[in-house]
Amino acid sequence: MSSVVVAGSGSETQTLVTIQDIPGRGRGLVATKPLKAGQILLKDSPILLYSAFPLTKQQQQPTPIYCDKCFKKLLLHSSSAISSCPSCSHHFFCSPTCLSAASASSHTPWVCQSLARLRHSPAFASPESSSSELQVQARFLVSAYNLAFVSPPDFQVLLSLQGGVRPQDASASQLLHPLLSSLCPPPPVEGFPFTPELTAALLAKDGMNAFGLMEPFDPKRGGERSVRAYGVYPKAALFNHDCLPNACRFDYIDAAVSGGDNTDITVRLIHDVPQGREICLSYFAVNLNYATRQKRLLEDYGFRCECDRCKVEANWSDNEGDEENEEMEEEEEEQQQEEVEDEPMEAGSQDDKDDDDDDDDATFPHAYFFLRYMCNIDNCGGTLAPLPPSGDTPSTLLECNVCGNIKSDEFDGYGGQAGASMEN
Ligand SMILES: C[S@@+](CC[C@H](N)C(=O)[O-])C[C@H]1O[C@@H](n2cnc3c(N)ncnc32)[C@H](O)[C@@H]1O
Repeated sequence: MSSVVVAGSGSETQTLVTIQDIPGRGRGLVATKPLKAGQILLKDSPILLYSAFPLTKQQQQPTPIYCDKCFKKLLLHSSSAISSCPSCSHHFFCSPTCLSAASASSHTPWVCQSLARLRHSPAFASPESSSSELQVQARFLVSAYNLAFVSPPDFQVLLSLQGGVRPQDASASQLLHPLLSSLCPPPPVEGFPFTPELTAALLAKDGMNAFGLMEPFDPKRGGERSVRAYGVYPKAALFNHDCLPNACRFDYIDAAVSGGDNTDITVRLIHDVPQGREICLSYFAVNLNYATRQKRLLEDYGFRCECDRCKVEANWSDNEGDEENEEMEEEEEEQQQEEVEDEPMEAGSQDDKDDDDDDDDATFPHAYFFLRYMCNIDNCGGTLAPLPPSGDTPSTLLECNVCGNIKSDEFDGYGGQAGASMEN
């Protein structure tokens, strides 16, 4: 067992979670003490960050421009601080500081040259001849092999993350390894031979551990959000998945973050958690149905989810994963809303789900979670977590990790003292 140093309060650095081997799941993060709703568990910086946009232009509409270091959106001509890469016309930086940091890390001359060669490669010449996913994977590989020579310890960390080669990694490597080999072989680094096996292994680590930094939620787009950049966060990558998570992650990519980096992510607790409980995130929006969740977890992460919610939903008669089923789920949730509102606060909460054998809970134990912690803004699909407590006083405000909406906690059970009733 080892400790993970997490966000401190004031000058004190606390260790709130430890790494433990969890049977059937590899490593996981477990609470070292009772933890409070809204508590910040972890702040993490990426060891690697790369653009989620294909290398070649895919559509007619203009592609937005981002700082190639911190991925803030740039309005060219609006700031004299914006600098372009001295060697190419494709990469921009929000400030000379970002340009200079990138030149020594993520945008080395080798990266700049490699991306240019890949962009002009016949393999990526037309949208028909290559998928945008493959182009984004090529970007990742350039970033990863660059990491091997700018920071071998970080490259080692990347390789240490969980994730065996999946069929899709092997086939992507078959296409991308020869391309990199012929156009832009990485500078040799002792201990990391440039082989198709290493390329496939890197693709697997990325696929199973990277977080997407999303474009801001735009209600006009029906909730559709594209990924702006992908990042590998070495501590946050240790969180296992649960379809009813007890923590969720926030990022503030376009924010002017004081004393931190805008590409850092923060993981906050959704509700109180007792000592010894594993802390889990959901790897996707919590409102996906059973069949869709199982499919994604198997194909993308290589496991069958056996969380408490899945155990219940596996027995539902119709879980084919189609839209009709989603509508049925929504109707069922609405039907149960009134019952749940009359139930005690702990109904369906993670802390009590193991020992709760009440009939309603057995058929729909997570209705409470959806009512309290699912954002109700149209098409958002985000998860709500309380703002950090102030000392021992829990916050009565919940923040959505997708649309950023802040709302008061209507389910506090004590007329405004949110969280007071959440613990055992
Ligand atoms: C981002 S990593 C999480 C940390 C990982 N367990 C480790 O040891 O580094 C994702 C991988 O963890 C495992 N995993 C995560 N959640 C799981 C779960 N609920 N059940 C089984 N395996 C899980 C899967 O192998 C998945 O591909």
